[in-house]
Amino acid sequence: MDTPTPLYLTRQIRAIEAAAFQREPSYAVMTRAGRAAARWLDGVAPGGGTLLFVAGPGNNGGDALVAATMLHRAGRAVRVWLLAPPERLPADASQAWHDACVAKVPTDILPPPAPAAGMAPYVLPAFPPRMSAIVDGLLGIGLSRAVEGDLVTVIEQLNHAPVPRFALDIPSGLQADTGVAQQAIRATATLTFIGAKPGLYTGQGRDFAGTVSTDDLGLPLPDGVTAEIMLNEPACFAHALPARLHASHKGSFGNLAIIGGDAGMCGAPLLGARAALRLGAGRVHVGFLNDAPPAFDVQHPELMLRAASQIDRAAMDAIVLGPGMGQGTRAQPWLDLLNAGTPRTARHVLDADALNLLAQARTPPHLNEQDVLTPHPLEAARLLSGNIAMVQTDRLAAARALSKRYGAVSVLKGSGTVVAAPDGRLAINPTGNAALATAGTGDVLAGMTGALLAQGMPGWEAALAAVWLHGAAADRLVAQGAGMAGLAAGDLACAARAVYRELVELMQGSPGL
Ligand SMILES: NC(=O)C1=CN([C@@H]2O[C@H](COP(=O)(O)OP(=O)(O)OC[C@H]3O[C@@H](n4cnc5c(N)ncnc54)[C@H](O)[C@@H]3O)[C@@H](O)[C@H]2O)[C@@H](O)CC1
Ligand SMILES: [K+]
Repeated sequence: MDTPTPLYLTRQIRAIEAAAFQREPSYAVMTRAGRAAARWLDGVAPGGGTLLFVAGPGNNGGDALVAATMLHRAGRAVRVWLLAPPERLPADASQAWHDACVAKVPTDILPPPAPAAGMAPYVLPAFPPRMSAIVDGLLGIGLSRAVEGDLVTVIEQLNHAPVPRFALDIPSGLQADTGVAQQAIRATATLTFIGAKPGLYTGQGRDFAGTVSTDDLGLPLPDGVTAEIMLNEPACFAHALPARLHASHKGSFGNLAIIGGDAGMCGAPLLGARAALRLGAGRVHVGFLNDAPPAFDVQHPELMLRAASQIDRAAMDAIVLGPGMGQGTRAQPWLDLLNAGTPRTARHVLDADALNLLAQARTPPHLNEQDVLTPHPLEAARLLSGNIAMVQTDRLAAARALSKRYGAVSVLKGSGTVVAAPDGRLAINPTGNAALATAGTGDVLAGMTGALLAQGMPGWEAALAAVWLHGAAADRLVAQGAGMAGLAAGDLACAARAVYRELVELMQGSPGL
C-alpha cells in the first residue's frame, strides 16, 4: 500500500523552492515545472485544436510560457495571451517570455486587468478559432487575497468558454492553504507542482480543481520541512483496521450503543445503528430517549432497541451520542455523564445535538483522544463560539482548534472533510461527493465511527477510516447510477461494507500489512 500523500502549505512550498534555488538557478526549476506541464498537457488536453495559454503577472504565468514554448516546438498549435506588461514580469517569467518570443510562439499582450474594477467591464478578445482547451497560468500560490477588479470578469469569461480548462499549480483564484475562493478558474484538471496543497481538496477546492495530479519536480524535502497535513488514504489507517480471526465471537467485536431518537426522531439512531452493523460491530444497541421506543427494527432485527435509561453504560465499548437526540432534559444527563470524576470505559462519538449541548456546557466534559466529535460547519461554529464564515475561511485551523479545545479527535464535515487530532495531526478526506448532502448521512457516519471504535480502533484511525469509507461508499453508489440526487442515507451502509471488504482483501494481498 502506498504511503499517504502529504499536503503542503504555501510557506512550506516556498521553503522547498528556496532550498532548490540554493542548488540551481530558479529558472531551471521553472523549466522543470514548464516541462512537467507540457508533458501533462500533451496527455490530457484534446488535440486537433489550439491550446490557449493565459499567462498572468507572476511566475505562474512563467510556467505557462515555458510549457507553451515546449509544446509549440513540439508542433502543437498554441497561442499565449499575456495579461501583464512584459517589462513588469518577475525575472523568471520575464526569461520565459523572452524564450517564447525567440521561439516565435504566437502571442498577444492584453491590457493588464486593473486591481479595482474599471468603469467598463473588461472584455477579452475573441477566442482563437478551433480553440480546444484553455491552460490557466494566471495566478498560482502568489495569490494573497480574493481576486478582485477586472480579473474577476476575466476569470468569468474564461469559465464560460465551451472547452476544458487545465490549471497549472492551482486554479487561479483558489487559495492554496484554505480552499477558499470567491471567483476562480473552474478547471477540468489541475497539475500541481512540488507538492499537493490542502486548498485543492477542501472547501471549494474540489469544485474548482477537477482531477488533481502532482509533479514534485524532483525537489527533495529540505531539513525543517515536514508534512503536517495528510490526504486521508487507506495507508493512513489500514494498519489499525480490526482483524477478524477465525476463533472469534460477537463479543470480540465490541458493544456499541447509539443514544438519541427523541420523539419524532427515531430514524436517526437507527440509520447509525444499521451502518454500525455493516461495519462489523459485534452487538449494536439503540437507546431511545422518547417514551415509546420501537420494539424492534423491521429491517434489522439484529439491533437491540430499548429506552436509553435501560442501556448498560458500563458494558459498552463505544457510545454514539446525538443522532435525533434533541436538546431536551432527557439528553443533557448523557453529556453530564462525561464529566470528570464519572468513571467510564466507553469511547464516545458526539454528533448533532450532543455537539450543540457540548457547545452550551458551562464546564466542558472530559474527553480524550479516543473520543470523536463529528460537527458540520454550523455545529463547529457553535463549539468555537464563532460563525460559519470563520470556520469555512480556514477549515484546517477550525478543526485543529476544536481538537485542541475539547481534547478529542474532531471531524469537520463538508466538502473535503478535515480530521484533526489533539496532538496537531491533520488530514483531509478526498472521498465522497455531493450526493452526501442529504439528511441522515451524518447519522450513518457517526454509527460507522462508533462501530470502528467499538472494535478497538484508536480514535484517530477510527475517524479516518469511517470518513474515508463513508465517502468511498457514496462514490461507488454514484458510479453505479444512484444519485447524485436521490441517494438515501440508508443506501450507504451496504456500499460501505463492500468497500471495506475490498480494502481488507487489498491489505491481505499487500506485503507490508
Ligand atoms: N522559479 C520559480 O519562480 C517557480 C515558480 N513556480 C510557479 O510560480 C508560482 C508562484 O509565483 P508568484 O509568486 O510569482 O505568484 P503568482 O504567479 O501566483 O502571482 C503573483 C501575481 O499575482 C498578483 N496577485 C496576488 N494576489 C492577487 C489578487 N488577489 N488579485 C489579483 N492579483 C493578485 C500579484 O500582485 C503578482 O503580480 C507558483 O504557483 C508556480 O506556478 C513554480 O513553478 C516553481 C518554480
Ligand atoms: K493557475
